[in-house]
Amino acid sequence: MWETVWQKLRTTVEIVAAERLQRCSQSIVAHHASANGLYLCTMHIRIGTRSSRLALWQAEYIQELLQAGGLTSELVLIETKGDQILDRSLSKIGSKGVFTQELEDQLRAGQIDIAVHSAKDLQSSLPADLSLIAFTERERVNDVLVSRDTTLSLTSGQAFVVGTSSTRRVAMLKHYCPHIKVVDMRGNLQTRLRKLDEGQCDALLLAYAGVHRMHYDDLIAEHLPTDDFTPAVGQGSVAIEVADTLPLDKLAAVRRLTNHEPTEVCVKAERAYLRRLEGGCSIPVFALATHTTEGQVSLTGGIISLDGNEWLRETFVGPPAEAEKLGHDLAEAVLTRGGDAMLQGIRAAL
Ligand SMILES: NCc1[nH]cc(CCC(=O)O)c1CC(=O)O
Repeated sequence: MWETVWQKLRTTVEIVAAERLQRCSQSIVAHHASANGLYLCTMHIRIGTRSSRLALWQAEYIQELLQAGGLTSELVLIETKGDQILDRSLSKIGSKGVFTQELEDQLRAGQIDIAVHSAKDLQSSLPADLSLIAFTERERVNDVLVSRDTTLSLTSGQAFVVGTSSTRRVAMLKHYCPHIKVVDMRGNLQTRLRKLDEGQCDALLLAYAGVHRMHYDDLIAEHLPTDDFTPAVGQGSVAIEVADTLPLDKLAAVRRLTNHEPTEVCVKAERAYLRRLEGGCSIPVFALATHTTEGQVSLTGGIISLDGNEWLRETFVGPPAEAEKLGHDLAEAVLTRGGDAMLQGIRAAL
């Protein structure tokens, strides 16, 4: 529904925003001319974010993109349930909005203009009064093995202990690396690294994007191929969420300065897949869309059982304009080829 409304509004909004910008620059010039002191005519954006270091990196990245376009902004730090509860695995807390609910409450209350999230952490369907208006250019999407011993390799056949809390990564490790022992490891990146140093595991399995953004590249022992370790939906992109009460000129300006259209197309295809499966971030489903050299979008995704034994993976290719249909078609194929039964088994076990 939002999509059609957005399409209709888009042109109007951009014209309004352009006119407003023009008026601003004229008035700045006028004030300079009359030497009446500086007349400030910038749009100010209140950015809601969690306060983990990775979340702050993301929010500051958005801040830089806005600043480059002449907008001022401030960060509003918000704690979520996912930040507070660290002693239970995410699949037990329930994935629904565990890292997002408090931010969404403040969007609705008008306390913040935008909420910044890892696209990966977002539920597949949002409430009707909220929407995602931008996805930033994607970082490399693959997972990496992180350790103080960078000679470690998952393919060496050597047995060691890997910490991860993601059901997708656990299942994939069981499938591809049965010689590896997997232990549950929650907490933000810094907490996990501390646990690694305390000896709770020999290595961690993490998204390259987060590791790189936190400057831990030196600890990368191995880059995992996306053909095997297909990433989670949205991995590597930062998403901006707003409430439908946000003034349209702000919406248009933020989107224009932060959205990366090729990434948006890919993440929308992936999210359409996830939505049809009604999967949250605790279900071991995966999908990755890329642009082909022929200008098409290729979407590969599937589902893996918690023990890693059963596994479905399909690829659909189509035009960028039909990205969401691709996601939907992929989901239908996966569901009818046995995914439905697998999902039921997974939901019952979690
Ligand atoms: N679930 C936590 C989370 N959310 C986003 C990232 C990494 C950065 C990204 O993919 O945008 C991570 C950590 C991880 O999976 O290693």
